[in-house]
Amino acid sequence: MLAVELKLEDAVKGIRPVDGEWRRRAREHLNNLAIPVGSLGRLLDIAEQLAAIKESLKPSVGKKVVVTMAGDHGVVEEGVSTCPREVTLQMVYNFVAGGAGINALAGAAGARVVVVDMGVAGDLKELVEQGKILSRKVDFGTRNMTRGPAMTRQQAVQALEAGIDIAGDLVREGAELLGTGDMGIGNTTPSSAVLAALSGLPVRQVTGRGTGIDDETLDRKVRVIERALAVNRPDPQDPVDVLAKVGGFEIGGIAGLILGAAYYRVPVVVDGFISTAGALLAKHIAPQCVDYMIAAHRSMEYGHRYMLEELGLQPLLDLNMRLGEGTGAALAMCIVEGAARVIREMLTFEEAGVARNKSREYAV
Ligand SMILES: Cc1cc2ncn([C@H]3O[C@H](COP(=O)(O)O)[C@@H](O)[C@H]3O)c2cc1C
Ligand SMILES: O=C(O)c1cccnc1
Repeated sequence: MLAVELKLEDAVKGIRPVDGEWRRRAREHLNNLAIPVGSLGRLLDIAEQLAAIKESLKPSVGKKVVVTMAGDHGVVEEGVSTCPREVTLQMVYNFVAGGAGINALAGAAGARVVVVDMGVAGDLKELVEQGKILSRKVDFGTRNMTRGPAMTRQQAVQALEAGIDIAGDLVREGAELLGTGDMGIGNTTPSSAVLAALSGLPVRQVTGRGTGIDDETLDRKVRVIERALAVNRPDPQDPVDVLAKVGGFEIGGIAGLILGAAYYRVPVVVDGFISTAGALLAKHIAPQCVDYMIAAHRSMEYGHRYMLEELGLQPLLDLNMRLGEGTGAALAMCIVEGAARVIREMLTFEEAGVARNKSREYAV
């Protein structure tokens, strides 16, 4: 196992909220751009956030990396997905071949894709040795959470610290904008379980069709999650307990990546349902890390809206997407790039020699 550089508790202690004074300075600058005030809408909010995170009026997000975390789930044996478990491993090969959705959309955003084996139930040594993926394998898939905890508490911490560690490595290599992604057949089941455990919302309300299950399978999925919660009784006050009992290795890795992004003061674009389950865990571990998050899109997976509400985040896109892999994050990076260019490149009224008008910000 690779040495972990930063312990979870030290990372949590080191996460600072984004500086309000920098927010104010950025907003003042944005309000002076030669446009009707506020007319670039939410791009200005993102620009303000980027400037405050980077403590600069010229924030750069040129170097973008989407981290796609892969892991398998013992609960798949309960029949909660349309797909067999093997598809997780097969999709990792597809990522490496460049033929997946994330490859296409990361290409469009100019982002690098880093694939991490967090706990795939298969041998990926060959790809690791060839340097095509990273390995932070915690185990060969989680246990079936209807029979006991999905993983031990120690494994949950290991998954979180792996994510923090990867964020650190990427930032040291120059990454300026991180994105989260997931691959793991069955992983909408633990994601709904994490949301239900942390929010107290009824399981039925937060459980959706994942890859496209039928009504009968959806009913079973709800019962499976209810059983997992009843058997394990995760403590909503203890997010690491929730991750251990009803989470997944890639979900822990994603939560860790987000905590790491906040620790290293880099913005992180959060993808869809599974990634946002990770984000919710990260928030419960270190509330300030929300300042560093940008919600990419609203997934079609029904419960996603509740996760975004719990985080207080408004997604950038709403395109009926429900793939995961980091696809929504990659696409949203194009918008974040636009926001960065607005604050970096545009001139103020004074600089451009444009007469100031009397417009004011308004909402309809
Ligand atoms: C070919 C294929 C590629 C995928 N890429 C992402 N997912 C997405 O679907 C899975 C979650 O849905 P469920 O909980 O219903 O299994 C995850 O792997 C997620 O990343 C895929 C699913 C499939 C089948
Ligand atoms: O929103 C997602 O990320 C998602 C939804 C369904 C299936 N896989 C991923």
